[in-house]
Amino acid sequence: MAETPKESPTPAQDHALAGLRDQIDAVDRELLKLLNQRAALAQAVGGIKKQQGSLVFRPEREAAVIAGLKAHNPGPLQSDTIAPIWREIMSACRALETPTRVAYLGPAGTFSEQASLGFFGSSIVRVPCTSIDEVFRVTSAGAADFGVVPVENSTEGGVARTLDLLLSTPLFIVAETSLFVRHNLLRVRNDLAEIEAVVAHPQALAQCQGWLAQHLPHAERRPVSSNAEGARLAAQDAKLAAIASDRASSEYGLHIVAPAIQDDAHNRTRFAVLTQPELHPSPRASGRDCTSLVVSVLNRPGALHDLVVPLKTHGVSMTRFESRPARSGGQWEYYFYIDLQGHPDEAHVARALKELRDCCAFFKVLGTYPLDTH
Ligand SMILES: O=C(O)C(=O)C[C@]1(C(=O)O)C=C[C@@H](O)C=C1
Repeated sequence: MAETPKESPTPAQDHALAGLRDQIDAVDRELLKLLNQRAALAQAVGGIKKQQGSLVFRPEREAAVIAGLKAHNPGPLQSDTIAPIWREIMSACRALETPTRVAYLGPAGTFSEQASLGFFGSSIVRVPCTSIDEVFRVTSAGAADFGVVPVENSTEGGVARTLDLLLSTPLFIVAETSLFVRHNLLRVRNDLAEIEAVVAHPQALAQCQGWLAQHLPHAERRPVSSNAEGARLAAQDAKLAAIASDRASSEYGLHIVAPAIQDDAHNRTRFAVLTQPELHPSPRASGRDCTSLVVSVLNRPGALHDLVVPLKTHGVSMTRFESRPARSGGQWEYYFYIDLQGHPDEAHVARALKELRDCCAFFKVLGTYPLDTH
């Protein structure tokens, strides 16, 4: 219900309001002029890049622009709002230089779509795919310039399919972005009665298992290719409930029967931005970078210990360490996915990487890229 005003506005207040709005209009016109000036400069940069045959998208430059503005933000705008505003501005500027085609796990309304738009801004060509495999295929084939795939979730850990494909395809990571993931129970009806099955991506089912066990213990859990696909199915069948985003509820016209049902209130998913190495060289050092590797070691005593020695020797922090079975015929061998802080252009990181490579049976750099600026 709308709040009734306590007192009717006085003529003096109305006058003040009109004056302030006039000033906002004037500032907006000035902003528009400045934004167009910025866009013309980006176009000029684009012209030079074309002559040089170099790339338009520079994640390390975009990260530096946002970090610089956050550091100099005089307020009252909150620093958290700087990144989304400037990502949109840079998205519009980038689109003047060249269209950016971005592949992600669709259909409309997925968290992957939200992550893609949050990172690249909305001035992109969207390439929704039906599976993580398809995102890799489309990006490898050059039908998209970039692919955005989920890598890990703060509740459920690594996304196995992404990790396996990172190992076996030549695509590499040029950026990362993360998203707060709020899952809702969505349905045509606005209650919990007579739900036969909950349809969602296996990761979402796992991230909400505590809530589901408590509130829908007898409903079947039915995995589907994406949460948005689950929402699409639930829109056609009242016996189904989906687990999906706020965006999916409006996209498919479903009620939010229960909001925020994820077991961890701070549930986040980290996404990798992938591209073809021949087309896009590794981003240069930004000062706040991550280097992702996958390695394997021979099955001998102390092999795992040897892996961390070069990092300790050269003062390089390891921010992630995760194993996946190597599928080597039941031999209990593993690939280790490692994230390091720093960029190979930094001498201490280069030395650590060289020594690390020397003690591995298999060693692959998955990418080196600026840390998330959100
Ligand atoms: O500085 C550049 O290289 C630009 O093309 C400009 C710009 C920007 O709008 O600031 C746009 C695209 C790049 O990804 C980085 C920055």
